[in-house]
Amino acid sequence: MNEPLNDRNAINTLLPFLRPYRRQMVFALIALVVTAGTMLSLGKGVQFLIDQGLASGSEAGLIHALLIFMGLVFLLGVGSFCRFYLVSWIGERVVADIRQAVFAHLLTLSPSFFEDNSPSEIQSRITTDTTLLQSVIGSSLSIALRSSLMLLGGILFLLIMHFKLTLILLTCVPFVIVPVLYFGRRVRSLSRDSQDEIANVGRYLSQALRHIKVVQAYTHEKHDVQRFANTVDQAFNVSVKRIQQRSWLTLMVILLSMSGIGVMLWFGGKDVISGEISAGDLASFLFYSIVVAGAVAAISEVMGELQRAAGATERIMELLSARSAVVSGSERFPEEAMNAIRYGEEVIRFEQVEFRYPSRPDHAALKNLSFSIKQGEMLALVGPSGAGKSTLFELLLRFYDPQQGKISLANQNIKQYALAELRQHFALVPQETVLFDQSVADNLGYANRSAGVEAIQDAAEKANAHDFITRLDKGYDTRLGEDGVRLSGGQRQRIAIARAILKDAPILLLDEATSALDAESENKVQAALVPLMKGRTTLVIAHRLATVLNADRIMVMDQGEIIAQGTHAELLESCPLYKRLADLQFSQSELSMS
Ligand SMILES: Nc1ncnc2c1ncn2[C@@H]1O[C@H](COP(=O)(O)OP(=O)(O)OP(=O)(O)O)[C@@H](O)[C@H]1O
Repeated sequence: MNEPLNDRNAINTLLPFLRPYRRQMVFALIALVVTAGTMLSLGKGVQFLIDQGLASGSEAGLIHALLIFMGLVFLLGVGSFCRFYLVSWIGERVVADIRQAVFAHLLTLSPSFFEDNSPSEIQSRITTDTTLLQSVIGSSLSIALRSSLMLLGGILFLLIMHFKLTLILLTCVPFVIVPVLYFGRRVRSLSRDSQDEIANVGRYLSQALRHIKVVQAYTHEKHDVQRFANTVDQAFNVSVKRIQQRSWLTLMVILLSMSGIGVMLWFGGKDVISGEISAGDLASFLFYSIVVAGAVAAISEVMGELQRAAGATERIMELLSARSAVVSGSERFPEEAMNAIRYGEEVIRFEQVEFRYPSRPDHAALKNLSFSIKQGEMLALVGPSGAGKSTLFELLLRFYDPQQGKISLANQNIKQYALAELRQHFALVPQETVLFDQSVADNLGYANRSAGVEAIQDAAEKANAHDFITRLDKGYDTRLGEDGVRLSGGQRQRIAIARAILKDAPILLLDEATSALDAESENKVQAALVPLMKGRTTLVIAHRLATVLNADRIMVMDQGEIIAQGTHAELLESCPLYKRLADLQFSQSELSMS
């Protein structure tokens, strides 16, 4: 990932997300100040209630004092309502905005980014880290601010009321804070361990459930139950340690803070007895002491949260600041130039292309590759596994850029075009059809979001998919499970072909599935390809004899280089590697057919 951000940078990058909600923040701040102020005045209210209400002996005095007290309580209630609502709203809103921004940014990054950064790690950043950030913006920050106000205000009131008692109280503070910080730190580090353990539980669970068929086929259930139980127990053990520390923390805080208050009460009580201060004075002093102690405890508790949030912000902002290895060009695609290329004229050209995957810089996946493709031509790519056939597609789609050489489309370097417009000209049928957990219609419409129901059905019919789709429970509305588990291999391929038909792009990139289909499925897939290829320039990674026989030209690749070109018959004669591949890949019966 890019260079790490420091704390200030993390906050600076967060600011643009907070800025749109300045108005809400100002209101939240007002509510915060009002509630802190009211809470502090409440102490005076207690004093008033005792000295004017109770001690005066008059019922009217009591009612008067109570009314003031209730007024303050009402203000505190309304203020707290506004503060809680506004601050939580800001937290939720900002995090929602960050999630959207991160997702939108991630989709612009080239695939090489996801080779270095695993999607599950990124997923955890978008979910866990943003949740932490939300709890901080939506609560901890407001607790820290409110507690700081209360702490300062409380100490000020105490000092004004009784200097000597305040000094006694303040001497007790370190005795409370030190254990709070000590145990607090241990609790925090154990909470992190506990989170990691919970993540392990989740990982184990999702793996077992995702691959349930493998689990059951190997009758691995008992073993899995045992291993899962161990994982869960490990998480439990870490949690118990955390709970123990937390319990100690609670015990210490109660004992120490209440002892401090006891000491203060002893001195204060003596002053009341000697008549130096009133009972109301002592009660309100007690009130402010509790306020101050509460504020100190709250601040020490949320400080850790704030630190963790700074880390989380950094991790999220790293995602936002990651730059794509592939930079979109700025030129619009010249449709006229594309349309002006007549049948049989050159449309794609590779010139001296050399490419190494960023993760394997010492290995050239493509070397010195030069060839061109004509408009309307069907070019079949054949070669052993690892020859570089799929890589060629990836360069055309600009998932990666070659380190040397040039790729042109319609006589211009593909780097000059805006990425989205360039990719609009290609329809890719990958070897493995990717299906999303949505309805069949949604899965087909993936290729063209503006396509209506009729266009979708029309494409499915052309791809020989309509019949099997209508036989599904809810036809086009049937939801395909994750990874399309409810469809057979041949059916999935026909969905992919229908998608490509719907995209209606001038150039077709077809990576034939290697998995063997039964003869009937194979025929259906082949028949589906006919309308798709018609009138289009087609590059096909060929694994089937029918495909190479239909191709205008076959290009044989090996170790990133083109080693021969020609027709099937020519290559059988001239290229020993092709002959060997043909013998292996296409069954003998098929060969004899040829
Ligand atoms: N993402 C990647 N990172 C690093 N190396 C890669 C990556 N993808 C492919 N390669 C390597 O690049 C070379 C060409 O791979 P490519 O997938 O293009 O071959 P292929 O001819 O399509 O093979 P197959 O028919 O098995 O799909 C291989 O050596 C492969 O190991």
